[in-house]
Amino acid sequence: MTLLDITELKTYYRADDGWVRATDDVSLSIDRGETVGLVGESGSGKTTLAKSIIRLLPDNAEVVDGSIDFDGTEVTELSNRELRKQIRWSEISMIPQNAMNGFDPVYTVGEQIVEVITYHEDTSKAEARERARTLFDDLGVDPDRVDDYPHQFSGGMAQRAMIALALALSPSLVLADEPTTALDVVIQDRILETIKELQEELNSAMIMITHDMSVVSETCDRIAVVYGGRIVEIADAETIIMNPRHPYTLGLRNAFPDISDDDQELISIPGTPPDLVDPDDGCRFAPRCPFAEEECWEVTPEPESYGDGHAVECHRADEIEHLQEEAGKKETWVEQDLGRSEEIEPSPPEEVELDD
Ligand SMILES: Nc1ncnc2c1ncn2[C@@H]1O[C@H](COP(=O)(O)OP(=O)(O)OP(=O)(O)O)[C@@H](O)[C@H]1O
Repeated sequence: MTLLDITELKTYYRADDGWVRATDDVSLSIDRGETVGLVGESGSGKTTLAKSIIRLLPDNAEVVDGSIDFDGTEVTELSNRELRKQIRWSEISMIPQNAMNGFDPVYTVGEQIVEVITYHEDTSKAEARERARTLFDDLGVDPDRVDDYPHQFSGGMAQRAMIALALALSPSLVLADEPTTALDVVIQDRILETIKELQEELNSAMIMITHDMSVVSETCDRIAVVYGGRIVEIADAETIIMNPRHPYTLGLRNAFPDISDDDQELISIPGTPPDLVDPDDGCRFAPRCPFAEEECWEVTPEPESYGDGHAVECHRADEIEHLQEEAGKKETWVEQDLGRSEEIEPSPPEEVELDD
């Protein structure tokens, strides 16, 4: 059953040189209890999408179009007060990239968790505190540490405390934004396992944001590959790992170690992510894509369905065998002048009408 249904969402940032189209026409729906990974390079718009859902965007951001339907409620139409009371933390919570910044330094971590619980539930402070202690225990943190201030926590412990806060009200959806990147590898695995266990216990859905293909492949039911503010490919995790169609997904897959293949040579995608300030028409991956043709520079690809919830935004996605074979070769990805041939005039940038 669908829990979250995002349709054609556009979230832009005001910048000195124009609008940064960080989330640009994104549609995504998530079922109850499901885990969906958002994978893509830094700056592709993953965090912006998550923050749009829970409305934790900075002041210069604006949801300019689209819909976020959460369990029958149109989130974009709620007032800030309604959103705080009805949705944030109680129904949708977020584990941010850097947990330390998520806590207020002047209160103990326990006080902050108690505050969130008692704001949403008719519970005594003593009961809320007990729940915080139990969650700490579940997450492998000494329950007495609820009386410590954030600066007394190590990075790993602060991350666990943030997970405790995010799960304290048994939300239906958890947004986990790179929940383990700041931590060392051994702790990363343990924390991911704990998040998954608790999530399954609560039957919460989760959006797991990461740039690490191996993290999503281990933890997610479905994977959405994000590039330049758009979901360029989405499918169940196995299809994305074993049978992707988008050249960017193929490139990402090459760049991550496969534990079952000792001889694998890692190949990175040359070039840099696109500038999202008023981008031109055409596929945003074209300047880095070894398979780009004229159409790719001219026409923005629409999502095409390849069955079983597999959708791909690529003009050449039909040529799966050719793409998969060529993408596995290092020479395909050697930095070369992938730029568009000079005879073609670039089309003028699309006018966007936005209120100031
Ligand atoms: N406050 C802001 N003002 C202007 N532009 C911003 C702001 N925050 C993010 N951006 C831009 O929006 C785009 C998407 O950023 P976002 O943080 O959502 O990407 P991301 O994929 O989550 O990357 P990361 O993994 O580094 O967080 C980038 O081009 C980024 O520079």
